[in-house]
Amino acid sequence: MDPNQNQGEANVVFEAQALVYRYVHNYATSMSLGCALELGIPDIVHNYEKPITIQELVSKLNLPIDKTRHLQQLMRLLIHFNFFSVTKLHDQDDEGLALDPVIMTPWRFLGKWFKGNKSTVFETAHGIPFWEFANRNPVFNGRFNDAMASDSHMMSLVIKDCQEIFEGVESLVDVGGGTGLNTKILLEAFPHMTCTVFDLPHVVADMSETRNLKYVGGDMFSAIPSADAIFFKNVLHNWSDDDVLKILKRSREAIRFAGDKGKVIIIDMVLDEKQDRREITETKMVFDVLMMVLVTGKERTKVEWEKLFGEAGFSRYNVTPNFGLRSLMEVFP
Ligand SMILES: C[S@@+](CC[C@H](N)C(=O)[O-])C[C@H]1O[C@@H](n2cnc3c(N)ncnc32)[C@H](O)[C@@H]1O
Ligand SMILES: C/C=C/c1ccc(O)c(OC)c1
Repeated sequence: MDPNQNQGEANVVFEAQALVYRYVHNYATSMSLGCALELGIPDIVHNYEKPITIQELVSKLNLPIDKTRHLQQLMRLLIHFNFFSVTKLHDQDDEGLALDPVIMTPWRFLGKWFKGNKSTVFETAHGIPFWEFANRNPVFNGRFNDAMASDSHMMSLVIKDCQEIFEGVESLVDVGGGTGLNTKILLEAFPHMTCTVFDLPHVVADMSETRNLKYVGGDMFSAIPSADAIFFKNVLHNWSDDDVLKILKRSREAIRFAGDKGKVIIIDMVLDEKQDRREITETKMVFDVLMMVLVTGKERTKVEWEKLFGEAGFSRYNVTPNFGLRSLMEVFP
C-alpha cells in the first residue's frame, strides 16, 4: 500500500476530529466569556491606565494568589479570540443573558422538540411560551428587558447615519419597544416628535411618561396605535411568516391616516451569504436557530422580507445595510 495514501486518509480523519472538537467545545468559549463578565474583568482592564498584567489583575480582583496561572489560562483563550482588542467587551452587558439557564436549558430539548408537537423548543423545556414565561417571572422579565435595552446604543448610530429617515416623521410608535430606551434616544435627536412605546402590559407597566413619550400596553396582533411611522427593532425576527404578515397588516392600518408620510421602519437582520463576511453570516445563522429555539421566529433574506412586504400590501421598500448585524428597512404603503 502507498504509505502517502494512508497518511492522506489519516489527515482527513484528524481534520474531521479537530472540526468536531472545535464546535462541540464551543460552549467553553461562551462560558469563559461569561466568567470574565461575572468577575468584572472587562471594566478593570478598560479602566486601568496602562496595559494590565495578570498579577495586577489578580490583585485588583482579590483572587487567591494561586489562581494566577489559571487566570492566565482564561485570559489567553479570551485574548486569542480578540475579546480584549479595542475594548470590545466594555459597555456591553447583554451577553450575560445568553448564558442564563432560562435561555440555555431549551437547547437540551431541541431533539425532543423536533420529534414532538409543541410549538416551540422553549415550551418543550419550560412548559409555557417565552413571553408568557417573562410575564410570570418578574426577575427574568427584568433581566431580559435590561439586556434588550443595552443594545440601544446602536440607536444613536442609526440616527446619526439615517437622519433623513426620521426627519419628516411627526409621530412614531415603537412596537415591541420594551422599556423605551430606543425611543428616548430617538426623542433626544428629534424632540418635536411624539412617540408611543407599545409593548405587552407587563413590560410597560409603571413606566414614567413625559410630554411627548407615552407608554401603551397591548397586543400588536389586535391593534397598533396610529402614527406617521411604525417602528420595529429586533421584533419581527421573533415571529413566523404568518405572524409577521398579520403584524404588517396591522401596521398598514396604523399608518392609514398619515398620507404620504406613512411608513414602517424595521431594524432587523438580513441574511446575505454572498455579501457578508463568513463570520457575520455565521452569527446571523446562530440567531436564526436561537429564534427557533426561544420563540417561533427566524432570520430572513432580502427576498423573504420582500415577499412579506408584498403580501401585506406594501408597494415599495428600501434597505440600508451597515449596522453590523442589523439593517434598516423602510416600507411604504
Ligand atoms: C426582542 S424584544 C425587542 C425589544 C426592543 N424593540 C429592542 O430593540 O431592544 C421583543 C419585544 O416584543 C414584545 N412583544 C412580544 N409580543 C408582543 C405582542 N404581542 N405585542 C406587543 N409587543 C410584544 C416583547 O415584550 C419584547 O419587548
Ligand atoms: C440570548 C438572546 C436572546 C434574544 C435576543 C434577541 C431577541 O429578539 C430575543 O427574543 C426572544 C431573545
